[in-house]
Amino acid sequence: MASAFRRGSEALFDPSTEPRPPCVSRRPSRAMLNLHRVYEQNRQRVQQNLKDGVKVPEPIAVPHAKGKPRLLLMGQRRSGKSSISSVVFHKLPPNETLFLESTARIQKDSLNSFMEFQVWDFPGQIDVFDNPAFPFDMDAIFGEIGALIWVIDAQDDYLEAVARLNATILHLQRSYQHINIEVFIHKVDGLSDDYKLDIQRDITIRIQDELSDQGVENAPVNFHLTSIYNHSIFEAFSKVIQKLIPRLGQLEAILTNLCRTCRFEKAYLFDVNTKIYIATDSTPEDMASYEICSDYVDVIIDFTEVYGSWQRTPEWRKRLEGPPWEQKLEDQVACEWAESGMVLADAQRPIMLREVDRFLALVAIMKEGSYEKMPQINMNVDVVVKGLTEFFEITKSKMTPTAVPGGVTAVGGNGVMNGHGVVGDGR
Ligand SMILES: Nc1nc2c(ncn2[C@@H]2O[C@H](COP(=O)(O)OP(=O)(O)OP(=O)(O)O)[C@@H](O)[C@H]2O)c(=O)[nH]1
Repeated sequence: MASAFRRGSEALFDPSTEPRPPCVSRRPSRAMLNLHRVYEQNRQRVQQNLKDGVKVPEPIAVPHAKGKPRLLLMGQRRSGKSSISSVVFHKLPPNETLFLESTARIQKDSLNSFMEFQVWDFPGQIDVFDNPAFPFDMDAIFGEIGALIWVIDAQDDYLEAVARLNATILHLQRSYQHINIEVFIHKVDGLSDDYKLDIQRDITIRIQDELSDQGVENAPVNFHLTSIYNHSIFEAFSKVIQKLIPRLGQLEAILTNLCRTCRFEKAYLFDVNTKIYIATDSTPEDMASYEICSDYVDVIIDFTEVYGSWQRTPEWRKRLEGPPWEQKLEDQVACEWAESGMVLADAQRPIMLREVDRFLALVAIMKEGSYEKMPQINMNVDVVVKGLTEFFEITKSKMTPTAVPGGVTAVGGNGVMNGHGVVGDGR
C-alpha cells in the first residue's frame, strides 16, 4: 500500500510545481487515498476504453457566464444547500424548507443586484471530481468562480463531509488556487454555544491537519457557523460577497468617516433584496446591530409591497396629481430621496435608512441624542450617498432593470414614497 500511495502521489503532484508531502513514511490520509482511488479508476477506465475501442465521453460542458462572479454551493446530501439558497435569495420562510425536494441536477440562479452574480446549487450526490461516467468540464465550473461554499450539517456525522471537502480543496489547490473556500458549519440552531465552538474547532483542525500533511499551507479556507433560522446565514453570506467587491476598503473608509462625523454607532450598506450587507464601518462586528438594521430593512420592504412599488396607471396618476393637491407627484414628496427614520424604544437610539439606489440602502444606528442634529446629519449623508452612487455607477449600468421589483419605500413628509419620488397616499 505504501508503494502504491507513493506512485499515486507522484502521479497526482507535479514535483516541479507542488511541494512534496513532508513525510511520505506517514500513513496515507483518507483524502489522499480518495484522490488515489479516483486517479486509479480514471486511469483504468481510459485504458479499458482504449482497449475496447470505446469513444471516451466528452466532458460535460457547463455554459460559461462571462464576467459574473459565481458562488458554488456544495456539500453532502440534505446538508441544507437548497434551503440556504432559497432563504437568502428567494425569501422562502425557513420553515418551508422542510418541504424542499432533493436537488437532482445543478440549479443555476442568476441574481441581478448591485452586481450580477450567479449561485449554483450542486446536488449532494454529485462529486464533480469523481464522476468517471460523465466527467465535468472543470474550467467551466471553477474558471470564473467567486467562492466555493461548502455546507456541512453540524447536526449530523460530519466525517465524510470533511473528507470530501479535503479532497475538493486538494483538487482545487492544484489548478485553481485563487478560489476562496467558505465552509458553512450549518444547522447550528439548537446547539449550545460551547458545542458549536467545539464542532468548529474539530472541523478546522481536521482540515488543517489534512492539508498540512499534503504539504498545502495557507489554503484560503474560512469557517462560518450558520443557520437559516437566524441572521447568521445572512451575516455569513455578507462576508462571502464582500470578498467579491473591488475596493471594499474604500467603501469601508467612507462608512467609517460617516460614522465619525455624524456620531453613528454603526453603519451598514445593505443589498435590500437579500439583506446582505456589502460594507460596514470599521468598528467591531456587532450581531445585534446587524439584526436590528436588517429587520428594519424588512419592515421598509413590506411597506413597499403594500404602498409603494406598483406601477400606477396614467388615470391613477392623474387623480393623485389632481385636486386638492394640484401638483405633480414628484413635487408632493417631502424630500427627493427615500428616507425613513425610527427611534428604537429601548435605548433611545434612532435608526436612519437612506436609499442609495434601487438595490442599495444605507442604514445607520445613531447615538442617543443625535436626533437634534438631523440637519447636519442629513447633509453628510447626502454627500456620502452621492459618493456611493458614483462608486456603483459602473456595476449599475450592467443591471437589467426588470429583475427586481421597485426600490425601497420610505415613510416621510406627506405620503409614502418610493425612492424615485412616486407618492402613494393610500387613496
Ligand atoms: N435545523 C435546521 N435545519 C435546516 C437548516 N437548513 C436546512 N435545514 C433542513 O435540512 C433539510 C435538507 O435541506 P436541503 O436544502 O434540501 O438540503 P440539500 O443540501 O439541498 O440536499 P440535496 O438537494 O439532497 O443535496 C431540510 O429539511 C431543511 O429544512 C438549518 O439551518 N437548521
